[in-house]
Formats: sequence, structure tokens, C-alpha cells
Amino acid sequence: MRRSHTRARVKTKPDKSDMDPVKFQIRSSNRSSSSSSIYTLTKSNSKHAKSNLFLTVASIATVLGFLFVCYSIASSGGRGSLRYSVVIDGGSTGTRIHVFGYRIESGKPVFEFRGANYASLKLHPGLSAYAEDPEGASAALRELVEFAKGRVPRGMWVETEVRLMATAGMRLLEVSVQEKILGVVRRVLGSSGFLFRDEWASVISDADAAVDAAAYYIVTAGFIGVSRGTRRSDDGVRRSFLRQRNEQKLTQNVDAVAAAGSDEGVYAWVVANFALGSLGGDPIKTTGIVELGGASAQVTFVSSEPMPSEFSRTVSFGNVSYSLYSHSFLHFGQNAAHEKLWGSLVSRDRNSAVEPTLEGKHADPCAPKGYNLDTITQKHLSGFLAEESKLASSFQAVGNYSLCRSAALSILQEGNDKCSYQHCSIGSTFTPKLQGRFLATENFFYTSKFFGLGEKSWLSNMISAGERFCGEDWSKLRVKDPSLEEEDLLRYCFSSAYIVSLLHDTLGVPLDDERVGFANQAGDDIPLDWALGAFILQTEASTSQHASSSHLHWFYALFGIDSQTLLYFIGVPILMTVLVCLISKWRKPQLKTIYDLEKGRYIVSRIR
Ligand SMILES: Nc1nc2c(ncn2[C@@H]2O[C@H](COP(=O)(O)OP(=O)(O)OP(=O)(O)O)[C@@H](O)[C@H]2O)c(=O)[nH]1
Ligand SMILES: [Ca+2]
Repeated sequence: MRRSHTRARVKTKPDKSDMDPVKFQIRSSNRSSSSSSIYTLTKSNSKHAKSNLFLTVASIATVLGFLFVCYSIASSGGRGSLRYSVVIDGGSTGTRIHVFGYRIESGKPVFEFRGANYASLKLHPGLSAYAEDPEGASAALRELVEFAKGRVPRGMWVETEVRLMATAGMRLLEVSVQEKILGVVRRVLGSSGFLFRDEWASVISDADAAVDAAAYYIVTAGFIGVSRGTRRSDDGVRRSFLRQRNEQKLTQNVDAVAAAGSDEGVYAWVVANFALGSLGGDPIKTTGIVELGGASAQVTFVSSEPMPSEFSRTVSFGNVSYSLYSHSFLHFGQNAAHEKLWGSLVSRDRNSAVEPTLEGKHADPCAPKGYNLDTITQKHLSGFLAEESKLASSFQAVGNYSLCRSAALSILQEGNDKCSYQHCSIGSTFTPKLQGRFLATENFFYTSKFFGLGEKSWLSNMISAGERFCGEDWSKLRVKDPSLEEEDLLRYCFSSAYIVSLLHDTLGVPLDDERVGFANQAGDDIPLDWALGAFILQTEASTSQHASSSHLHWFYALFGIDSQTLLYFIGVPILMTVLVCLISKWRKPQLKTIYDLEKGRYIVSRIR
């Protein structure tokens, strides 16, 4: 019997629809059997090709997406994306811009004040030097803005906040002059390309002077909150404080401004304890700050002594509340006090500890013999004192440390007779007994460094260093330090006396007290600059506000506020699921289903 061989002749009828079965006929070549089996194959024809194409494209897209997520995790070191903030410190001797980079990790800002995450530039003179020509400040401000733009990626400028906070130098100006200079600041920062609001340029104490004692900076829920006076419900008070701060037309008087100027001190305290890692810990283990600036001095520390509300600040970090004493002593910065000394010599103030010379000249004990004082006094004395000093021909440098220290004490005790508290220390201001450890910054640091003093017994060694320097002839001092500006070199005599008179004679710090050290950095070389403390507070505030103001704060708390975190926790699982589906689909065997008419049943077999 001839072997029948079956030849499959597939008659495929191209069909239009997607999944219509393709019919093909296998005819037996055996003539005797006319039967033929019609088989139905359920399969996509072009469909199969299309689904393969789709699977290929989808798989490639998913793999690429997955690789992107891996890359972004790797490139960001598994941490939140970098953000920026800019703070400008308008000090009396100069304007300094600080550019900060920081990340948000699980809903909280992470600060590193080094490398690409921190840069600063200071330009002289300070804003207050433009009192006669406010427009003149715009050139320096634009230069500072360009410095910041060079450190913030262009794409981030629009979301990078820039703030200017001016301190004592501006506090000493008439409000109308302050407003003119701030007008120039607001115009330059408003057109800088950074995120700016007019109220973000201010004289820091000015903005707080008129706000009642219950005003708060609150950044609770694990952040830093700064509040004054008695505590009330944080959010309500915070909203009312911010409303007042933005709406309130501020009037000010110097005392109230001085009393409220201690935000500068609080900010310095915050950055110091942040750097030392004591923020969030036991209050008695925190470190106080005593700052000697140019126009003002600040004292801020945790005090258990009851105090009038105008000096009281509460900083809360996590579940720890710190009850602080904080005050900014306007006119008691080093440069301002030095000018007061000359003024007291000219006006032969009854408190002046220094008698005029036999020729009727003004004897200046804080100037080494041979120094010609006429230039510097004319430059720094204004109004009637300048006229008076011209009339009285001139000053005479008599270089005497102990007389200089007595003159400095007279300046620090000026106003003591008007003290309205149970006791006053500097001027007519209350200061509780100093408690705990302190860091003495700014001029305390610069003068100690100049005299090469070590940490140990630096205050008592300051006396001997000052005695040598003030008692030396000016010509010899000039030879030893030719590079220094004459005015800067001269100041070290007064500074060495003023520092001992302020810390020991006035605030009662023992000369050999190891609890008080001088520094301008702490922790991981973090600069003890109040602007960093202001940045920490503001960033915590805006991060906390963002997280708690939206109804998704539970979500942010779980997944963190940063989109990068969302990417990891949500994006990756979705991609993985899609990828698994695609792979499983891809690997799913293509089956062939044939209906065997003779046997009357389906036969399923695998194509591949
Ligand atoms: N010897 C010395 N003094 C410095 C140096 N830098 C700043 N100072 C002085 O340190 C003091 C404080 O510096 P800043 O905080 O920049 O001064 P400021 O902010 O303009 O002054 P305030 O407005 O009172 O805060 C001022 O008296 C400056 O003259 C320095 O490198 N060497
Ligand atoms: Ca300062």
C-alpha cells in the first residue's frame, strides 16, 4: 500500500481582524480516503508579531526606567536631592552672603556646612555705610548675588530662597534711612532670579521689636522652635506671629529694638549647639554664646534664673525645651565701644577714668605711645565730638593697659545708675549670672588669635598680652606687623582691655575659668555665624510646614517629603511588577491548539 504521505497545504486566508483563527487544510494524498481533517489553529498572526513588538518595547522601556532609578539612587548616594538657600548678613563692618546646600531625608533637612554645601563671601563696608547714598549699596549687593548664582545650579534659582538680615550697624540708623537702604536691597534681590519676598529683607530686631512678647518662631514636631514669653498653642501663635510680622507696620525705639535684637544671639546659640551636637540633649549640657561684634555684643545661654520676659527665649528641639536668656547689647560691640571711649575723653565725661595731659590734650591710654590719633578720631567721631576734638587740638597716645581697662569698665557701666531690674551688668541691662560652658566668638576669637593665646587660661593671659602691647612703642609694633592696617593694629590694645573688662570685671567670669573658650568654629569646623543658625531655623520651619500643612503628612512621615524617596518606595516596586509581568508574558509559551475532527477533541501543543 502506497504510503500515504500527507502534505500539508496550508491555505491561509489573511484575515483583517486580530485574533481570528487561521484555517488550514491537510489533505491526505491517499485518494481512497477523501476525508480531510480541518484543523483550526487559534493563533494570532500579525497579532503575535504585534504583541512581540509591544513586549519588546515595553520591556526595553521598563529596563531603562529601572536603570534610571538605579542611576539616580547611585548618583545621589541614596540620599534626597540637593536644595539651596541663601542668607545675607548685613553687619556693621561688612555684608556677608552665605550659600547653603542641603538635602531632605525622610522629611527632615540634613545640613553639611562644608564643601559644595557651603560658601560665603564678605564685602566691606557694611550697609550702614550707605546712609548718605543708599543707591550706592546696589553694586555690592549685585556682586554678592552673582557670587551666589555661581554656586546654585541655574535650574534651582527660582526655588532658592534669598534673605537679607541686617544687624547692629543698621539698627543704629534712623528708620527712614533704614527703609531707603532696604528699598535698594529689595529691588536688587527681587530681580536676582532667586525666590524673594520684600519682607525677607529686614533689620532682624526691627521685625521683632513691635511684635508682642508671645511672638513665636515655631518649628515643632522634631524641629527647632524659638518662642518668647509664655507658651501658647504653637500653630495658632505661629500663624498670628507671621501675620503680625507681615502686616504690622513697625515703629521702633532703640531700647525696644535693642531688647529684641537678641534673635541674632539665639541664631548664634542654635548653630553653636547644632555644631556641638548638644541641640536636643540636656539643657544644662548646652553651650552658651557670648559674641563681640563690631556695633553690638550678644549674650545667650540656658538660664534657670527667673528673668523679665523681654530677655526670655524658648527654643524647643524635638521634645526638649530650652529656656534661654538672650540679649543684644547695642553700642557695646567693640568698634562702637572704642568710639565711645574717644567720645568720653573729648567730653571729659565725669566717669572718664583718664585725666587729660598737662598740655590739655586728651590722653588716650588705649593707644600705644607714638600713635597719631588725630586721623582716626576725626574719622570715627561725628557731630559735636568731632568739632570738639578739633578745637581741643588733639589726642595724645599714652599707652597704659590698666588705665585702658578702667576706661573700658566705665563705658560698660554707663547707664548702670538707670538700672530698673534687680541687678544690671552691661549698661542698664539685666543679665543673670552666667551658667555652664560658653564659647566667646568674633572679636574674642580674633584678638586671642592675634596674641597667640592658647585655650588654657586665655583670659588671664590676655591681661599680660595687653599690658605688653599697650605699653610698647607704636613704631616697634608697626615693624612687627607691617601687613596690618594701622587702625586694625591699633584696636588690639583697646580690645585686650575691653575683653577682660567685659567678661571678668562686668560679667564675673573668673580669670582662670576653663568653662569659657574662644572660637569662631565648632564641631566639624562649622562657622559660628548667626546666619547659619537663622538658616537652620528657617529651613526646619519651611520643611516642617510643608509636611504638616498638607493632609498627606502621614504619607510624608512614612515616605519622606522628598520626591526621590517616593521614587524609591513607589517607583521601584511598580517597575519591578511591570518587568515581572512582561518577562512572564514574554516567557509564556506560545501554544498551538488543534481540533482533531477524527478524534473529536482539541490537541494543545507548544510552538516554542
Ligand atoms: N582682628 C580682626 N577682626 C575682625 C576680622 N573679621 C571681623 N573682625 C571684627 O570682628 C567683629 C565682628 O565681625 P562681624 O560680625 O563681621 O562684624 P559685624 O557683623 O559687621 O558687626 P555687628 O553688626 O556688630 O555684628 C567686628 O568688630 C570686625 O571688625 C578679622 O579677620 N580680624
Ligand atoms: Ca555680626
